[in-house]
Amino acid sequence: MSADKVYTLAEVAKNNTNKNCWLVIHNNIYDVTAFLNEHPGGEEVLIEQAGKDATEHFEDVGHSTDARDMMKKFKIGELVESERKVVPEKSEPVWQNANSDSDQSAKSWLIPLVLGVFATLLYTFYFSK
Ligand code: HEM
Repeated sequence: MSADKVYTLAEVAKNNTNKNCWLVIHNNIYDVTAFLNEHPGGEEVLIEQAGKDATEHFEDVGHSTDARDMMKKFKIGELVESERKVVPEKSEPVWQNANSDSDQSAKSWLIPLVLGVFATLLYTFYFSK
């Protein structure tokens, strides 16, 4: 395997058809020609990005870790250092939501608790005589 081969964006750009479909994702080069008709998201979206940097599109979909494992098979090289850029992964929105949810629920049971104590005190002083 020639996994460490280095390509420029101009070289990648030549492989922009459904017979020869390369993508740049996170500065790695993938030859997804054989994967086109197996891609769960359809071949059109891949062909649309053929020969280009598809990192942002790939991340916008929020691909699973399965998908990220799967793509290793199609890696054929890396982008030349001078043309690399960093795009953060967006794979774990579920965790972020879970964290902020639990933060909120920690506070949201405090309010009824305080109200409950207050109501009990009120009742004790005004109604129980
Ligand atoms: C080698 C690169 C890629 C691999 C291995 C891959 C793999 C997959 C897999 C396994 C899924 C099923 C859902 C999941 O497991 O996340 C999926 C869904 C999808 N992918 Fe990709 N994908 C690749 C690149 C791309 C790119 C570059 C785009 C956009 C331009 C894209 C767009 C989509 C869309 C729209 C879906 C459907 C999401 C849905 O139905 O909810 N994929 N892909």
